[in-house]
Amino acid sequence: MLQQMYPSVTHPFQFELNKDFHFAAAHYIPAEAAGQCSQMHGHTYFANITIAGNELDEVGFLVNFSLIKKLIHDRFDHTLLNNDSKFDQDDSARFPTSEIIAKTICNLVQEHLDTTLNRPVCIQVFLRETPTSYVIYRPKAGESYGS
Ligand SMILES: Nc1nc2c(c(=O)[nH]1)N=C([C@H](O)[C@H](O)COP(=O)(O)OP(=O)(O)OP(=O)(O)O)CN2
Ligand SMILES: [Zn+2]
Repeated sequence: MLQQMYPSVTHPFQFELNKDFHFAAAHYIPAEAAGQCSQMHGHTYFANITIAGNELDEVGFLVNFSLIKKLIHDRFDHTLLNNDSKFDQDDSARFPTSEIIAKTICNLVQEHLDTTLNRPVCIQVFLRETPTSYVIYRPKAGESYGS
């Protein structure tokens, strides 16, 4: 399980790390236009997080693999995503769609990375919602790392 190749992202960094994990969560898209997805339903989301940087920390890590999983898994696993403060029923820019969940994951990871001394960056989040549907989120270069 969890072994597949992902679209790669071009970047200027010497080190790149990837972490795969999954989490089970329910959601609904609070808009009629979303059709069946406006009804509450669940997925086993599969995520691949890509982090890059030039500097390692005091133990030779870009960042601990397990910490990346913990940050996201502990927050979202076995939850109703609509209840999380990162999402909002009344603002379509914050509905828990695959696109917005991927962006949210990237932002949460980056918030943590910004607290570290070696300051790596999250450059890609691959998020699979169903066996046939996935999204990729990449922050604009200028947003988290040099353009
Ligand atoms: N651009 C997006 N489109 C859809 C999203 C989304 O987040 N972004 N979400 C949904 C639903 O939540 C649904 O869970 C996934 O839909 P879909 O891929 O259509 O699911 P199926 O398993 O039914 O796909 P099939 O390939 O037809 O079996 C919908 N759209
Ligand atoms: Zn769904």
